Amino acid sequence: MFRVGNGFDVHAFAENRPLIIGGIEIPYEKGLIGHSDADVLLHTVADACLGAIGEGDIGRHFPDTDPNFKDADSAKLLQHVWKLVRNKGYKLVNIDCIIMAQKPKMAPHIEKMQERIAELLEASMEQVNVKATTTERLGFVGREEGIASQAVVLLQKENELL
Ligand SMILES: Nc1ccn([C@@H]2O[C@H](COP(=O)(O)O)[C@@H](O)[C@H]2O)c(=O)n1
Ligand SMILES: C[C@@]1(CO)OP(=O)(O)OP(=O)(O)OC[C@H]1O
Repeated sequence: MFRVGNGFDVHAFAENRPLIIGGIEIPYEKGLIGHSDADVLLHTVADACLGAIGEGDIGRHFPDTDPNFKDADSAKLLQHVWKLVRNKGYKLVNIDCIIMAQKPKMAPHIEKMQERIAELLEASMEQVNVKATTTERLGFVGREEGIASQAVVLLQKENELL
């Protein structure tokens, strides 16, 4: 049995915040704001995984009104989500993600993000693809007001052959 899920998230830029994307801190003049560390990519991955197993979204599991999740490490939130996936007997087939950012350049950091996501999803690098695009200066991303990301994940029941 295969299950597919998709995720989408947006976070606004703010001064005096670290820029954490895909579990990696990227040197930049500003970061993203959120209740947690605002890792837009890991939130997207978590939402895609929750969608694939029919478990709603990260807002339901980690409410932004709960002080326990203030400045939370999104890698820990994703680890919790991945445990739910594993408990339902699924493993990763592959995940494909896109980061929409006018700036900064993501290319030098993509490999590290893929490595970290693979580690969090107990998978190999070949199962994880991360890419980036500008929006050609259009919209909120193009105006450098924030960063968006999107992901599609495919899971498979562990004990079933392809
Ligand atoms: N923040 C970004 C945006 C894009 N890239 C890389 O540049 C390529 C061209 O971007 P376009 O928006 O003109 O399609 C894109 O394919 C990425 O490889 C990036 O590294 N960081
Ligand atoms: C992760 C959570 C919880 O700390 O907070 P944020 O960092 O604001 O992220 P968001 O993607 O808006 O929604 C999920 C939240 O509940």
